[in-house]
Amino acid sequence: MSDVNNIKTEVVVLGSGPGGYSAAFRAADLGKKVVLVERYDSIGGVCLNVGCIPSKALLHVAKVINEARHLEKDGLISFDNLTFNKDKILGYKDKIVGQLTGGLKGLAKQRKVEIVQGYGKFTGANEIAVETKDGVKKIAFENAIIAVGSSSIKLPFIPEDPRIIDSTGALEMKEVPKKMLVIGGGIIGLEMAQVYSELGTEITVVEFMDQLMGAADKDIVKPYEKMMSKRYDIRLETKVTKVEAKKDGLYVSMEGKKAANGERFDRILLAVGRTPNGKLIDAEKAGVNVDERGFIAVNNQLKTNVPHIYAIGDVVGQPMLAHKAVPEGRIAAEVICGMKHYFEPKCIPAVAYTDPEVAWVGVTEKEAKEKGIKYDKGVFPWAASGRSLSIGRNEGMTKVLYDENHVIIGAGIVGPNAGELIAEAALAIEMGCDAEDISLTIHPHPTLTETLMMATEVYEGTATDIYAPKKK
Ligand SMILES: NC(=O)c1ccc[n+]([C@@H]2O[C@H](COP(=O)([O-])OP(=O)(O)OC[C@H]3O[C@@H](n4cnc5c(N)ncnc54)[C@H](O)[C@@H]3O)[C@@H](O)[C@H]2O)c1
Repeated sequence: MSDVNNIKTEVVVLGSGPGGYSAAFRAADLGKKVVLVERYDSIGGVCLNVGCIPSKALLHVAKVINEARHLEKDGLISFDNLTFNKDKILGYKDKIVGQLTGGLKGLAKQRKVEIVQGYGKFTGANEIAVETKDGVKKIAFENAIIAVGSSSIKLPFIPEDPRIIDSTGALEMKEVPKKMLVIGGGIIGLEMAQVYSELGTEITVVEFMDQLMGAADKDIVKPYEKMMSKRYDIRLETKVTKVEAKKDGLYVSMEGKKAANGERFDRILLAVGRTPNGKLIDAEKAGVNVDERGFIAVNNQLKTNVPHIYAIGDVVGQPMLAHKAVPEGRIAAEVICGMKHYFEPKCIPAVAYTDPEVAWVGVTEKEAKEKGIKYDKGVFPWAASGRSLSIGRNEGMTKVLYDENHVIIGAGIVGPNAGELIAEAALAIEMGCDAEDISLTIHPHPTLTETLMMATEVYEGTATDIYAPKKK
């Protein structure tokens, strides 16, 4: 390919996911000339195009169907036959993605951030070469921010077959299969299981750990697991060992507690985690260290071992979450622009947007036990929340952990909107709030936000909405 249109820039950002575009926009707002390199047609990365946003659009539809079914089951409403239009649902999802990615293009234009579309790799410590459709474009840069994200992990024994999909394939929803096996009981597998299940797919989840959503405390996951086990065949402490793709289906063998031999499925969703893309960009040509797994180590200013090259997001380590990548991206841009900023959050919340949602932040009980952190807790069951009952749900629970000085160090919530509610706990941890800061804050009634206040009251022994006398 011929060399065309080589460019010089102060900052190049490789990858346009939430971390990448935030870094690019922040650097541009601070006066830098910025080039944003993205391999796909549309900017926004996995999150906007094939991840967080499209999955939430589908989950919204799934939730409405679920709620309608609940009300129908209780005889409050009735309809002859609840039907759905798959193409319209996909259209709804694609419209939202289009609005957001189109909006981003506009924001880039307003800031004069140049977007170069193509696959970028380092050719030296101050140059990236991008394979564009018009040839190789060389970008000479003063500073680079690597924001290349991660990819779905593949299992070596699983054959290439269009019926075996990852999260991207699941969102394309080419069809609604009759029987789907989800390998991996993490957030991706369980969110997509929710969507397919509402549309009528029979779901089996195989997870080799002894609980779903392994990072969360078991008691927080339990209410979700209990509800879902009525709908899914959940097989914990079990792993898939063999998949055979035959004309009439995918035949799966497993090992462990609930193993099967040669069980037939129509589709398999592989959701066993994500692996960083650090090895795919010739970072070594720039002198940047990439570890065996593809992670790039950075300091608390997001600098790699090469001082003018930064890395952010999934490629620098766990948790692989957009809301971690965004502040990292902004800080990298600010440091490049001479600001003394550091990425040192006290906590990063995690949310599974299933129904019920499961969310946690800060120290979990299992982590506290492992690390010998002394703690106590307050737990409020949503069966005592008027708001929860009024939306027809009682399975939820809010738990708050406190250290010896009554300072909040962690929280876990399960129930509708847990993902929204967890933000209050994140703020409390970040601000160093103690129990009284929460329990004396007047929360609006009736709301689910009260459950955080009430869990704190349970801890203090001041609760009046349930009987929870103070421990002597
Ligand atoms: N809502 C969100 O914030 C959101 C949504 C999607 C993805 N993500 C992030 O994306 C990343 C990837 O998510 P994920 O759900 O794919 O990964 P994950 O690591 O969270 O879960 C994968 C699960 O698969 C299990 N597993 C691995 N190999 C297995 C095997 N052979 N048989 C059975 N089980 C097996 C693991 O024990 C684990 O529980 C995570 O960091 C996640 O936090 C977040």
